[in-house]
Amino acid sequence: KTATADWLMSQTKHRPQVAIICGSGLGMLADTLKCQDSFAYADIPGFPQSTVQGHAGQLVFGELKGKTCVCMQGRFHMYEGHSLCKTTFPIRVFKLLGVETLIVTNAAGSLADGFQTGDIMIIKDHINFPGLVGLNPLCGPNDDKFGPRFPAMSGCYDKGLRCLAMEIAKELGVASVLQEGVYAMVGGPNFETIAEARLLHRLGVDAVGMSTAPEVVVATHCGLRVFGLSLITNKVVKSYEDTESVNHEGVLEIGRLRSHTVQQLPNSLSYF
Ligand SMILES: O=P(O)(O)O[C@H]1O[C@H](CO)[C@@H](O)[C@H]1O
Ligand code: HPA
Repeated sequence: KTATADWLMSQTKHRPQVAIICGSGLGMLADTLKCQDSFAYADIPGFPQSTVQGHAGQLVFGELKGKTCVCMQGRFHMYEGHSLCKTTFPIRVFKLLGVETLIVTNAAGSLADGFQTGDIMIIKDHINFPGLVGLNPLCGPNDDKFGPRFPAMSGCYDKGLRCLAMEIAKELGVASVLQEGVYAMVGGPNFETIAEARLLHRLGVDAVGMSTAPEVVVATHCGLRVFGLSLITNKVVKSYEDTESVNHEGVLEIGRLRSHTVQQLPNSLSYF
C-alpha cells in the first residue's frame, strides 16, 4: 500500500481529502472533477483490475468545490474472485494519501415497501452477510498502524453527514426521491431467489447489493468518516406471481437515467 501511495504522490500534485467510490453505472460521478489527473488501474503498481461492465477501471484525481478528491471509477467485488483484502486495498491507499472522508455509492435492489426504482437511499447502517460468517477484510493479523484489532462499527455511517445530506437534498429539490435505510451485502454474483428476498425483507433490509460493506469496515477501522448512497435500480422480486426479473443492463440503465441527481449529493457533501 505504501509503495502504491508513494507512486501516486509522485505522479500527481493532488493531495485528496475526500475519496469517492462509484457504484455500477455511476462512473459519471468523476466527470465533474476539475483539473483531472487520471490513472488506469492497470498502470498503478499493486492495484487490482476491474472486470465488471459499468466499472471503467480508473482512478481520477481532481478538484470539487475547492476540495481535492480522488474518485474510483470502478470498484472491486468479492464475486470477481478478488480476496477481500484486494477489494479494499484502495481504502488504505487513500488513508496513506491523507483522505479523511470516504463517500461510497452503489447500485442496489430495494426490499422496502415504500421504495421506488430511481430513489436514492442514504445508507444508515449495513448488514455484512459475508462478514457475519467470517469473510471479513480485517481477518488475519491486525495492522496496528491502521486501527485496532476489534473496531466498533456502531457509528460507521457518520450521522452528521447523513443529516447534512438530508438538508442539501431539500435545498436541491430532490428530497422526494430520497430515502434512508439499511443496506445488506450479499456475496453474489447471482441475484436473489424469491425466498432469499423474503428473508432479507423480514430481516429489515431496505436495499441489497454485492459490495460496499467491506470497504466501509476497512475505512471505519482506519478512522475515515463515511457517507454512503444506494441508487435503487430495481425492486427485488418478492412474489411468485411476479414475472419480471432483474438484469445488470437494467441496473446500468437506471444509473444513466439518474446520473444527474446522483451526482448532486456527493458533489455538495464533499465540500464539508
Ligand atoms: O455494488 P455495485 O458495484 O454498485 O454494483 C451492483 O450492481 C451489480 C449487479 O448489477 C453488482 O455488482 C452489485 O453489487
Ligand atoms: O437486486 C439486486 N440484488 C443484488 N445486487 C444488486 N445490485 C443491483 N440490484 C441488485
